[in-house]
This record gives sequence, C-alpha cells and structure tokens, in this order.
Amino acid sequence: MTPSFTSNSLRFSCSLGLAPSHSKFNPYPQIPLPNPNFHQFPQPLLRLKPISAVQSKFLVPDAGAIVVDRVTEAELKENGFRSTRRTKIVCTIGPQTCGFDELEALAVGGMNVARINMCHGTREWHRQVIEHVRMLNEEKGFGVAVMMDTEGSEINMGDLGGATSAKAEDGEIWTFTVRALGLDCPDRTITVNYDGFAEDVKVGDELLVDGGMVRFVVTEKIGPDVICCCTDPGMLLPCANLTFWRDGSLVRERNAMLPTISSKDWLDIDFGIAEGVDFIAVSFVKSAEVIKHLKSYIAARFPKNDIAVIAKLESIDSLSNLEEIILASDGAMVARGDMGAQIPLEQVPSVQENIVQLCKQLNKPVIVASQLLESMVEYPIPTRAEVADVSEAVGQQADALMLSGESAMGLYPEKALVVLRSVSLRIERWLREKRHSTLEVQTMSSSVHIGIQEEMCYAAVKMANKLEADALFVYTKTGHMASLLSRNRPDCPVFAFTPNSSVRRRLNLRWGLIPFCLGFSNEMESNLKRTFSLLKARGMINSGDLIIVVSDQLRSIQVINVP
Ligand SMILES: Nc1ncnc2c1ncn2[C@@H]1O[C@H](COP(=O)(O)OP(=O)(O)OP(=O)(O)O)[C@@H](O)[C@H]1O
Ligand SMILES: CC(=O)C(=O)O
Ligand SMILES: [K+]
Ligand SMILES: [Mg+2]
Repeated sequence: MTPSFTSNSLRFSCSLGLAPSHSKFNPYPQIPLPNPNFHQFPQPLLRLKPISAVQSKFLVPDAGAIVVDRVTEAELKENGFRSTRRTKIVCTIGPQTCGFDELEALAVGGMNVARINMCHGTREWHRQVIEHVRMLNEEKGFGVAVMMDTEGSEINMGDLGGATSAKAEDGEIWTFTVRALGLDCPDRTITVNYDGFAEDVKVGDELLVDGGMVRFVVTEKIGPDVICCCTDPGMLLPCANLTFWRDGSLVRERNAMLPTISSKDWLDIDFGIAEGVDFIAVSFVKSAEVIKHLKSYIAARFPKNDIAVIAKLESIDSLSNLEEIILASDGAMVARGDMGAQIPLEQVPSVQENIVQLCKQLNKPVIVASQLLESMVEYPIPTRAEVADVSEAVGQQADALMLSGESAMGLYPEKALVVLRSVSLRIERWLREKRHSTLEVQTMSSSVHIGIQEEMCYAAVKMANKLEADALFVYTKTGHMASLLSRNRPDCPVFAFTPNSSVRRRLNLRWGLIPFCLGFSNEMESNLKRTFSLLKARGMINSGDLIIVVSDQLRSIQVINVP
C-alpha cells in the first residue's frame, strides 16, 4: 500500500515497512554501511494520525493566511533581516538521511532542496523520500523542495557480480569486457555497459575509473575484451563511471552519441512528474535540444505541472554550448564530480566561475555541486581547503551549494549542513561589510534582454543598497519579478509573496529570496496593509523598518517605513 495523498480528506500516513534499497556499494570500505534495519524508514505507526486540520493550514492558504517556512520565520524573529542566509542549500538524500527524523533534522538545519539521485535506489525508495518531505512540509511547516536527478547514459562499469567493491593492485592485469557475464564474472574482469567500448578504445589509451580514483592502461584488445594493466591502484566500486583518455585528452567517439535521456531516464521522469517533484536535473547535458525536448514533453503531457528543468553541466560537450543550454533551462548545476573526469582538473575552477557568472547574467539559478565537504563523509570537521572552496562558491554568489555523499551516505550529514550554513553566513556578511567599507555599489549590469521589469528590479536593488533598506518586497505570480531582484544580489533579503505554492517551492533555489505563500489582489495598498499586519503579528518585521516594494502590476517602486 502506498500512502494516499489528498488535501482535504482524512489521511493516514502509511508506509508499510518498505526498506530503502541500500547503496549499491560502499565507496568508503573503512566505514561500515548503515545498518539496513536501523535505517529503515521509521515505523509509520508512530505517526499515524489524522492531519487534515494541520494540512489545510499549510496547503491551501486562506485569504487571511501567510505561509513561510518555519526555519526562516525563527531566523527572522531571532536575528532580523541581516541574519538570513542568502546562499541556498541542496542535500542529496541517501541511506543515511532517508528516514523521517533524519530528513527533519536536515530541514531544521536549513536544507532548502532535497535531491534524489536516480542512479541509486529503487523508485519505491525515492517515492518514500518524497512522501516524507511532503509530510514535513505539510505537518511541520517546512518549505523543502524536491529535485530529481536523472541517471543519464555515460559509460559505466557493471555491478561487480554483486560484490561491494574490488581492489585493483599496481601492475595487475584486468579485463574490461562488453560481454554479458552476469554472476559468472571471472576474477579481475569488469563488464562495461557500452557496446561500442571495445571498438572505440585503442592500445595505449588510459582508462580512468571515477575520474582517476583507479587508473589502467590498455595493453591488448581481444574481440570484446580489453586487456588492461593497473597503473594507479585503488578500490573499484560497482557502476563506477569510466572514461578513456588518449594523449592527455578525453576520447569522445561514438559514446558522445549516447542519449542524454535514456529510456530508463524517461520512465524516471514520468515518475518524478507523477510524484510532483519541483525540479528535474538532467545529467550529462550536451546541447540545448534535449532541454527543450524535455520542457515541451512536460508541458504537453502535464500542462498544469510546472516543473523546473535544471541542466547539469558535467559533459565536456556542454562546455562549447553553455549559453544556449543555460538559456533553454530553468537553472544549471556545476556538476564538478563528473566534469572533473571529462576535463583536466585544473580547468574546473575557471569553468565553475564562468558558469556561475553566465547564469547570473542570464537570470538562471545556479548550483555548485560535488566534493564541497568530501572529507566530512568520514570526519566530523572539514579540511581548511574545503572551507576555502565553499567560501569561493559563496563569494561567487552562486544561488545554491549542494551536498552529495556528505548527506547521502556520510557519517556527519547534519554537521556538514552546519558547516555550509555557517560558512555561507560568515562569508556573505564579510562581503557586505567589505563592499560598504569601499563604498562600492554592487549591481548586475542590465541583462542581455533589456526590458521594463529588468530595469525596475535593477533600480530597486540599487536604491535598496544605497538606502540600506531592511528588505525588498515583491508580489509575484510566476516568480519572475522576484528572480530579477535576486539576480542583482541585493544587500537586504527579498521577501517574495506568491499565491502559488509550487512557485514558492521553486523560489527556494534563488539566492537571497525568502518565499512566502500569500494570496493577493490588484490593490497594492490593501496588499501591503495586510502583509505588514500579518508579518508584524508574527514578529517578522517591526514598525519603522525600511521596505522597498516592487510591483509588476503597477510598474511601481515604493519606499515605505513599516507603520
Ligand atoms: N538513493 C541512494 N541510495 C544509496 N546510495 C546513495 C543514494 N544516493 C546517493 N548515494 C550514495 O552517495 C554517493 C554520492 O551521491 P551522488 O548523488 O553524488 O552520486 P554519484 O554516484 O556521485 O552520481 P552523480 O554524478 O549523479 O552525482 C553515491 O555514490 C552513493 O554511494
Ligand atoms: C552532481 C554530479 O552529477 C556530479 O558532480 O557529477
Ligand atoms: K545522477
Ligand atoms: Mg555527475
């Protein structure tokens, strides 16, 4: 029985003992995988309760209600506008964090978006995670969005015949083969999922497993078998990504033609749409066409389902079409893990910086992902170099940072989240102070598409910075006007009021935006009056606060002291 989901009927949250499928492998063999029984979803019976009353409070805001997530509300009450974190946080959910209580701890810790990676786990497992996030939002007042990340079809090793890992030693001879061996895999033999593999590689090529965690050189080809000698020993993990390099460059032959969205990915996408995910992140995007195709697929099949499509920039082929891909997408991810296996590592930082700047210019949210705090998979504190890396991404004013293994299968998911949060807050404050001491007024240049809304937002942010306003307010139906304010990276937070709860969740990925669900009318005067009184009643603003209000409908910018 799967949990039912209706907004006004009496609902029981019933998950009947579906254990999460576990990590297919353990990349850190020194850390035991979590005990599968202990990390099952918590016994649902403990939470069997009618939730219709609570739910309606969060799901369908009545005319008088205002909805904001409870973490932001607490932050605003305690420390005021300047304390809100501008950089958003995405957490990958895995065996360590899939339980209701663990997810709640991440939500309390400031997770804005929960990411599920379709490379791992079954659909049933992912469905349970989505259901838990939904319950947290509805029953406990969080506002966490869900992102589904596709598997994509790059070259991968097989599943090692069921073993959790295999050690390759220096100088050992291993066979990589496209034969289907199933469980009868001989020793030191690895299956490869891509049929053209044996034809495409050449003697002398280097094979890199997971971007170089283990390295081989091809010594001989015998029909479907590629014989290799191990040159950098290490642990081979099931389904690890495989790239091959010739004369120092990545080889992209026919494998460049592998579909970005495989048939399994299409089924996952249907699943994601049916489950109402907020974002679909497409792995290994190579061109804008695939993004356009997916967007029209979503629009045609599910016209009411407004899902944002995020282009994951990790394939070498994407780098020559960045602008076109980003323009076609609703956002981008700098997926440094696989990117670092496709381009020389020393190029990754400049590519990151370019993508972040381009996304800001084109008004698309951008996520910096992978290995931000990799050592925290094993250790309770990060390395100084990792803190510097996080600071760099915060300093670039990327919209969001992402945890991968740190939150999916690491030992310290909550501590990793605390590090992202505290580094973001500290660096954001330091940058604001630095700008003020040099009297530098930071604003984005006008976007490539000059329009009334762009110019209004640019002017409003400039004014807010100069007047040291406490907050910008924007009333927005689609979220566009709010995104344009965020794009200019103002000094103060932006309160975005929208009547649409899915717009509100998608705005979670935007730098400096605090999304509220609020019904509003065409009467700005009464909207403002009502907003002020609702926010004051909840202790989120005070009389005298200086607010700059931007309205699309009136094409106006107002400067108001809260009465
Ligand atoms: N749903 C899951 N079930 C089991 N393990 C998971 C799950 N999600 C993530 N993991 C573990 O966490 C690790 C890091 O997660 P991450 O999402 O970065 O995966 P990845 O395999 O590196 O692929 P990608 O390039 O898509 O990020 C994975 O390698 C896997 O071991
Ligand atoms: C996130 C991801 O897919 C990567 O870094 O490769
Ligand atoms: K993926
Ligand atoms: Mg990747």
